[in-house]
Amino acid sequence: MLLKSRDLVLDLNYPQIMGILNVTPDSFSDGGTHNTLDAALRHTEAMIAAGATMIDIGGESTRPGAAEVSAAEEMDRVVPVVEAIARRFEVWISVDTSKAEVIRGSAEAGANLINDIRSLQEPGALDAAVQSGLPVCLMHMQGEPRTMQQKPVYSNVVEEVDAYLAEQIARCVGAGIVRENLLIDPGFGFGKDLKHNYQLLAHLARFHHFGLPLLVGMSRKSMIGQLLNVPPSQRIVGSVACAVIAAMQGAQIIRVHDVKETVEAMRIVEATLSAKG
Ligand SMILES: Nc1nc2[nH]c(SCC(=O)O)nc2c(=O)[nH]1
Repeated sequence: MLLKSRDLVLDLNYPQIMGILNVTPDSFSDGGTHNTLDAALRHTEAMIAAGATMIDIGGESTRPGAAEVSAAEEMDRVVPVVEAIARRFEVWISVDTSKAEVIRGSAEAGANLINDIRSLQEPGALDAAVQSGLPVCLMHMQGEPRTMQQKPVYSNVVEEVDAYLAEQIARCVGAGIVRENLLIDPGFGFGKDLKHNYQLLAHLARFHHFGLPLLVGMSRKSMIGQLLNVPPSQRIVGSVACAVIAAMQGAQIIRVHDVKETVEAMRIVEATLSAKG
């Protein structure tokens, strides 16, 4: 399976690592240390050197309780970074946004992928995505970041996430997005409790029936913290374990903070999967 965007091609027969670049002042894991352009470029360079083939730029923290960000503010944080990375590096630039203006501005600035945790539900977002012609990652979330973790309830989380993704795929194809340009993501931690997250991880291979690239993001999340009782900076081993479990089930893109460690683990996964014949 290959994914194309502009002049870049991603070989999804091997797990690809998407490095997280938070450009928010309150980002939970790196404490907003990358909120200057130079720092963002240095971090990007380091993640590429460590083996990341995609960089996910996020200008709005989605931590429960995080402050709302205006479109103008998110544009100011994200678009200059997209431009600077597009000019300097040959890497897939993913933008983690829900806002139509940021989708448009990022596409104009050279982004390769739209990564929207709200699956293009915000006003104008679907239209902006269609017009950009860029690949789009659709992700399941129950509720909104502000309230999603208060009381997540499902009769069957795997079935309900699957049905939601089917709905969103149909909605995007109906609006004119080429189906081959869609990626799907079960949305770990977005309106899920510990049990829900591990049910999704245990049954992850089930989502391959869509025939679309599967992107997962578990890096340093509370599904690890609640088991190990450690702060985000001490969740690398747990994050790598989650990445290995996902990649062994065929997840094609793994969104992580700790690129070097995860890339090394993917080498072990690749050796094992290719030995399956
Ligand atoms: N596609 C996708 N995008 C994301 N953006 C975030 S932000 C929260 C955090 O990194 O803890 N998580 C995800 C994820 O799981 N999937």
